[in-house]
Amino acid sequence: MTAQLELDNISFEYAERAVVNNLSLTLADDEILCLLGASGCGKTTTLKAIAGLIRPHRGVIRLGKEVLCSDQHCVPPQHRNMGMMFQDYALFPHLTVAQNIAFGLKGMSKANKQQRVAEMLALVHLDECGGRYPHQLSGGQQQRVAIARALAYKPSLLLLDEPFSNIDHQVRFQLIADIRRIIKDQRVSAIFVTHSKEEAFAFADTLAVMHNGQIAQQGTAKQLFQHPNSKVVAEFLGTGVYIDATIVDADHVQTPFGIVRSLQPLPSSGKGQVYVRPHDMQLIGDEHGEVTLLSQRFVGTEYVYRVSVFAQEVEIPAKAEQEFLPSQKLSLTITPHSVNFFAD
Ligand SMILES: Nc1ncnc2c1ncn2[C@@H]1O[C@H](COP(=O)(O)OP(=O)(O)OP(=O)(O)O)[C@@H](O)[C@H]1O
Repeated sequence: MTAQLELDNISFEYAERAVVNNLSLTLADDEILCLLGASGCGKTTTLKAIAGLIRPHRGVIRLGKEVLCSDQHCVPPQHRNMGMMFQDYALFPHLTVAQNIAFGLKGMSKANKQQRVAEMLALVHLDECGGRYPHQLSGGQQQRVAIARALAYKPSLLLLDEPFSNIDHQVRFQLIADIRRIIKDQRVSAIFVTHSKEEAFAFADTLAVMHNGQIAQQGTAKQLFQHPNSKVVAEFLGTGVYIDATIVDADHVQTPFGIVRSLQPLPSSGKGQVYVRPHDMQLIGDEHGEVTLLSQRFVGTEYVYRVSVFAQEVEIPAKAEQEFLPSQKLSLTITPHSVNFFAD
């Protein structure tokens, strides 16, 4: 069983510019958590603080009962028992795959080392590749060697910084599934950094959306998608449009497109906006409609219409048999969904 990680109000500044700002985060045993956020929001800096590569200027980091970092002391990276994997995999080019995996195995007999390397090669399905050099492997195979090396010495925690960004899109999601299985089989906790919500949904158990050096919200993908606590989180998890709305009762809001039923309870009253995602909207022809068709694409099974709704642009899928004309006026029907309501 691996230990729980806790970041308690950590802050870090580069040249007095706050990059991580009173950030708190918890990671449960065997959990894969994704730090997700736009470029420059402080994800890598947070990962470096966990790894011990930088020291936070304030705050405490704990791994299980051990304090890794506080005002008083800071455990150096080599004593944190964490495995790391970065975007370029950082394999040693002059070492074979087996030697790369064995690299971090200190204080073991030769026979035990060989056994552990063989176990790791089998785990990542590269049994036949131990004698090859990194340049003789595909990008995906190199990535699996990197994960084998990071896991070989049984770390308490695995830190992965954009590990899939160099992988071809066509094989990326198969690899994500493979590596998730390997990490789960080994019962290791992991923190994974990405700016891709698709990767986060596929790889992580929980997501922590970062914004301006803080965690905006932490939870499962479904919790964050259905109950975003802010517009930042709602927008980060998917496109949509804001439509003025007034709460009618706990299950309904009034919008310019009619009354919309919410599948989750709403606040008791209020005026504000609902954030409606494309799959909850349907287009209908309506010469008095408030929606203007801007362009359309046929993508095989359906059309994707780019429309303007109250000066916001959004792409809405529609069945192939439902065809609209360029510049046609349209209206929307909004299907019952877990309405995201933001009060004024
Ligand atoms: N060594 C450094 N010196 C000064 N500023 C830095 C340094 N490293 C990072 N920064 C700045 O700190 C901020 C956060 O950087 P960080 O790498 O943590 O972001 P990120 O969320 O991981 O971004 P990305 O997704 O682009 O990798 C950025 O504005 C970046 O320019």
